[in-house]
Amino acid sequence: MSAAVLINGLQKRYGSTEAVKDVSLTIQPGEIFGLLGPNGAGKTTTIRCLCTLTTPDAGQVEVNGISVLANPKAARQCLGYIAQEVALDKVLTGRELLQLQADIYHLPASVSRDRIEQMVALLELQDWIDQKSGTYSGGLKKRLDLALGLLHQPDVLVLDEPTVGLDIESRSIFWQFLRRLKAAGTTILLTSHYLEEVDALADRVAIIDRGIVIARGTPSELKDKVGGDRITLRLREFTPDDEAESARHLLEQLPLVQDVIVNSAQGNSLNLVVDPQSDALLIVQQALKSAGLPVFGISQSRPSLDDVYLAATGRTLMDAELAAVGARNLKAERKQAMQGS
Ligand SMILES: Nc1ncnc2c1ncn2[C@@H]1O[C@H](COP(=O)(O)OP(=O)(O)OP(=O)(O)O)[C@@H](O)[C@H]1O
Repeated sequence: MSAAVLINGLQKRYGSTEAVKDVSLTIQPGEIFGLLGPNGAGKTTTIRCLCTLTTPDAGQVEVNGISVLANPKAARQCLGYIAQEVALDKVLTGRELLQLQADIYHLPASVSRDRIEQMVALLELQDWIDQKSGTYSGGLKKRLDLALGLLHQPDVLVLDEPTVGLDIESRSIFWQFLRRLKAAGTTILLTSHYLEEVDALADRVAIIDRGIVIARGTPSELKDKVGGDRITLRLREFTPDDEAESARHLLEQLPLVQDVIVNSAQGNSLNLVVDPQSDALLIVQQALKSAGLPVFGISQSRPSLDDVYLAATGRTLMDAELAAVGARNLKAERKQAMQGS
């Protein structure tokens, strides 16, 4: 059986920017696959190439064994794409927009009527569907957008940052909906820079940084590879520099401690990497007590996907996001994207 999505050696540049340098991914039918990375990593460009919205400079891109370059029309029949920014015609009602989408995909009238009703019920749009979409809230727009992307029953659903701007409740409804689609056999590729979203939903993950895949596997495999548990320690709410430094010196001597970092951006909290043993917290607390140092708060956790990213790049995802924000000309990008470059 063909992979649901195959991307091999993908490259795409915009002028002097190498948006995608080398991305290869294989997604099996029925998987939820998470593409994780900071702003500007190349996630959107990768999925725009997959969804026939941008032509790659090099590489092989297939959906259900169909080359999106050689046979874009057939590939599009297998794909549903939900873009990052919802751009709906404000004057048309939700139902009119769904009908328009049905016409674009040449669904016969009898099929489209039933499908539209099905989508409206599934996404609980009954109260709104005959109102102009310009009156919809952000969450409703996103639901309608999902209905539009699913109307032709694609095998592969591609979502770019699906929950940006949604409140926690809408986000959890959205997660449940994606899990139901997966259970019904749909393959899902989603990009996100929310670690917990990818961790909760994805069967497998690829982390992308500056246009290159730097890690891939199940969330659990990736975390196991990083190794060690994390202990976050606050001596006081705001710990003075000298006290944080003496705690660091003390804790570094303990055999179970692999690394200690003082986080000055977080009131001099201490981040420890320790051997994953059940009494680690107790040993650290006892050492601090014997040295007469206070403990304001302490907790132990397994590594997160952020730790995976940190281990691979030496930066946290948050730092990478901040660095990327200042370096982009979003207005120019949007203009170029509209021109379909
Ligand atoms: N249409 C465009 N014109 C010029 N540069 C672009 C364009 N689209 C993307 N880029 C650049 O390519 C790089 C990758 O952008 P891309 O949007 O693929 O990243 P991303 O990981 O999806 O980030 P985000 O989540 O912010 O969309 C960035 O440096 C971006 O500035």
